[in-house]
Amino acid sequence: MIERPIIALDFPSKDEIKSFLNKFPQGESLFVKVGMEIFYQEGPAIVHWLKEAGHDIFLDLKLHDIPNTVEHSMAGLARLGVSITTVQAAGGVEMMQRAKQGLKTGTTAGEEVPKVIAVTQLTSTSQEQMQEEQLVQASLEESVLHYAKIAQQADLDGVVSSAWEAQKIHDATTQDFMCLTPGIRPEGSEVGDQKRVVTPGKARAIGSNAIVVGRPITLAADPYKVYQNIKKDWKETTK
Ligand SMILES: O=C(O)c1cc(=O)[nH]c(=O)n1[C@@H]1O[C@H](COP(=O)(O)O)[C@@H](O)[C@H]1O
Repeated sequence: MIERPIIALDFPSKDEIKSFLNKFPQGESLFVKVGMEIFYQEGPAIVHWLKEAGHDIFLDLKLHDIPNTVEHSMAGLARLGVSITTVQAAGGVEMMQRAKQGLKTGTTAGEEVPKVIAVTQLTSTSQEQMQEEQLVQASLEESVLHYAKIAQQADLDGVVSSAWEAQKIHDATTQDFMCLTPGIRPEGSEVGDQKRVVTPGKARAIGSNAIVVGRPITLAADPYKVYQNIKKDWKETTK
């Protein structure tokens, strides 16, 4: 269980991240998500900078390529000392196995190998869209559960899904298989482009092991207050 909500740092520049983090108490260690938006601008330096400031990093680059490319890319990412990385489950079992191998190869001796989890169906995807655009005939839930099973078969540490699927994922895999869930919205907040949203407390109750929250915190007038409320709802709900 990751007790701190993971904050998605979806900003276009380091300066904007800096002013956002200045709204938190000095010395507060956060679990932050570095995604494509900031990584493609600032590169590995942003990871080093956040780590030096005492934060834990979920590096979410959703790798999806041929197994050889993914393995060697993951070896490079492991050298950054992040806690969690992602691949797309649609890349297949061999690609996922090689992602894990790359992380093991790239991790410095004595350091912990970063976890790697697979994105199943994005929380912005509806069943209708999946069936029409991906030409997948299964239900959205069947697709997510299938991806979870093949991710476990590939020896990954877990999956990214909507919290709605968390309990069923644990039933289809094992209780210790991580279910990290974005698409989190506190009661009454803007849904935006997300489709399958859940409140922090409900996510915990359904079996989520970690939540990722972006805009409800990053766009708030008082991000720290919203963060604390989300953390409270998430931590105080029991399964
Ligand atoms: O892999 C992810 O983190 C991810 C997977 C997914 O299915 N849905 C999803 O929203 N995300 C990420 O989670 C974050 C959600 O941001 P907000 O919608 O602003 O809370 C974004 O950084 C997305 O890239």
